[in-house]
Amino acid sequence: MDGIPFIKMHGLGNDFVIVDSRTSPVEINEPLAQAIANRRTGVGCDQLIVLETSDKADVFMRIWNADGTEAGACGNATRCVGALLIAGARRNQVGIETVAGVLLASSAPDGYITVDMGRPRLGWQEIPLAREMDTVRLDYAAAPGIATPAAVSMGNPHVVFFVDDADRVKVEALGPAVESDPLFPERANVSFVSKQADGALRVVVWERGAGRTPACGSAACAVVVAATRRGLVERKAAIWMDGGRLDMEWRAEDDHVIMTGPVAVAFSGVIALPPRVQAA
Ligand SMILES: N[C@@H](CCC[C@H](N)C(=O)O)C(=O)O
Repeated sequence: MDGIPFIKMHGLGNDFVIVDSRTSPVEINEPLAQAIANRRTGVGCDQLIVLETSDKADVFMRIWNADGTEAGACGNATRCVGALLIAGARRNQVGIETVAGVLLASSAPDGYITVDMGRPRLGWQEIPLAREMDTVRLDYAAAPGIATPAAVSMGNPHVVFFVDDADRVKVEALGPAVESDPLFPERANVSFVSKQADGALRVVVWERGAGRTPACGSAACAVVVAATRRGLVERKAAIWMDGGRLDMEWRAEDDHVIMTGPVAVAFSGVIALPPRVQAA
């Protein structure tokens, strides 16, 4: 068949074009990833997900951001791919290998999917920095008072700011500024977090390589860890992003971060490739 068959899925509106390279081999490169992710001239997505064979798990999942860069982790896509594999394998649990390691996805009540996202890596030393430092001060004229974020890696780098009201942060200005701060040579995903009266956490996310997204699973992981360490929650949190709710736990027994939430299939199709970005 000419073109690339795909399925479009999302977790809370964080959307993915999923291509199964095991059955339809495809070589993705930066311009092709950008072309597929383009919301006007392509299918449109926050991340392009390519499934490959794995000798450690049911599948290997490669993650391409909308800007054509590769990422080490994607929590929502892991839940989507988990749902696909569980449906196909008629099992309750599957293993998904990523560049950051093997993650287990299992079915939860109401069609939700739970993923064990593994152990976070904490502190600024875990996020590649342009220079050595113990604590980080980021001073942005547009946002005085949010100078001391937390750093968490979930296999990808996250910077977490705690603020009075996440909905009042000028995310479109501040997000790209922090993402591309010279302090982070590999750039960073950026979350703004405030605690609500009911104890839940409101989180607004600016994703590295994708911009503002309605939800980000690995950011939710980083947030529950950072909020626990700052004494805002006790290892569990309902996290409300623009697209809805994720239930998070930073499990005491093994320090793994557990994420549960909904997934959905939007549509499927075949990408007809324009000559300029023909796959090899
Ligand atoms: N949407 C994802 C995160 C995707 C990768 C991220 N933008 C990065 O570059 O690290 C999620 O649900 O975790």
